[in-house]
Amino acid sequence: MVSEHAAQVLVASNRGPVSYTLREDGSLDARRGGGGLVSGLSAIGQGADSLWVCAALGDGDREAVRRGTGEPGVRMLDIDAGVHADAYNGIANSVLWFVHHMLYQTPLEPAFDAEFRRQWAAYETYNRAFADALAAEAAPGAVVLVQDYHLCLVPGMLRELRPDLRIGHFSHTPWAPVDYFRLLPDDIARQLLRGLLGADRVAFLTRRWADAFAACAVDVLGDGALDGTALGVHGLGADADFLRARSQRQDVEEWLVRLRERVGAGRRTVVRVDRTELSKNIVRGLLAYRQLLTDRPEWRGRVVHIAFAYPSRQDLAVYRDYTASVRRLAEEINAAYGTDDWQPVLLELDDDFARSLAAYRMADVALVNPIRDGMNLVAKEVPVVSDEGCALVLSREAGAYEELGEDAIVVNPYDVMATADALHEALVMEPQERTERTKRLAAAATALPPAAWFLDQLAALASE
Ligand SMILES: O=P(O)(O)OC[C@H]1O[C@@H](O)[C@H](O)[C@@H](O)[C@@H]1O
Repeated sequence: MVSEHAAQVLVASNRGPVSYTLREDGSLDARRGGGGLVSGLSAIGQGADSLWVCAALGDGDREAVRRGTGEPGVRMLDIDAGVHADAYNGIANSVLWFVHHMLYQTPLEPAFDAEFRRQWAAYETYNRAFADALAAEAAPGAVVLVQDYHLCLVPGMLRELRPDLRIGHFSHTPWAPVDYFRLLPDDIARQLLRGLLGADRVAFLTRRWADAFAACAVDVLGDGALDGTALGVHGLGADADFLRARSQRQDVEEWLVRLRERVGAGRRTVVRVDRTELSKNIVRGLLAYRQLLTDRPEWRGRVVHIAFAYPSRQDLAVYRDYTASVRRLAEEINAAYGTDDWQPVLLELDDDFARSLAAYRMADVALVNPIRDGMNLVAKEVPVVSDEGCALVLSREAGAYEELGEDAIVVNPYDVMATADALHEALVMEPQERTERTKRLAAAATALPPAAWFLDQLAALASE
């Protein structure tokens, strides 16, 4: 049955725009997240006609659902915690994320065994909960925008329940090339593709990922697989107005002073800001920085690597191990090269947005070297807020490369020696060239800000 307050535009994603924590006194603390979707949805006026369907992720969220104290315009689904853990950690983050980012390596090769099948059943249940909720909440002919690899089966399920809806799916990740996608069991590969192709439109951050998806669909499902589904590309850009205003606030100014003090007068900075995420390639970034100090002793004492890596998916052992190896390597570099008044690596493993913005502003070099990345917004944000221009060392495997490649120093993310050379090249770039490149990078990075990115998708869905 369709809800009496049916919505015209619906967004569905695992993580929603708000999260709750339960305070000791029993009250709930609501925190609004940032990101492209949040600002995109506010562009069409979140509220009356729009609804965001997401999963309750922790005890605070579940309590908010039980008390019915949720925000207007947001519906959290209280899916069984075990089902959610299997779908999110087991399938979405350990299988689909690994396939699309090509992260499997010995000894992490996939074994699609009985445990995988059990988790896959949870993934189906979890997707079904979203499809049912969307079917109940959508007005006749409404537009539904389903997000990411957590919810690949939703478009197909929803299409069966509500053939009247206009359904779009957007992937914020890369899409795997055919041979890698074929690691998945055949029936699962078919189910994922059929699920997505239940949408009227399937969209990606770059042409490269859209082409890879199309190739997989034809290879697995045969010619004609894409009939009836449009393919779209929308390269999410940085939100210049928000970033420029936010980066001038007092807390960022205070961090600038503190960071400058920690770096020391007259030293250059190489900055990176990431989730502690395997695909971000933080370890090879540190290895390249160490190589720079080894090969070019003239940089010792004259450069500091600021690495902010905030915690992510720590329920998974492989992420915890990765975080530990990042910490270990940074300590090794500091022990090997540091002196009484120079710490070569400033590593922080917690999240502080104001501190990150301060680092963006003062960066001489930004290091963005992911193994694979859907887009990578750090590469787009740094040039927008940089105080004096910043040279960008950018992986050719980041989606952002398609738009920023010309003015970046481009690296193969596996090539530590070439990355070390690129860091040197970036550090010695003439100030004027750096300023000019930064201007061009900022223009390209802001070509499609979040609100326009979101409205473009709605318009395309309505017209195709
Ligand atoms: O697992 P989390 O913390 O909710 O993060 C999920 C998101 O992580 C981002 O890095 C990806 O670009 C998104 O595609 C993804 O949805």
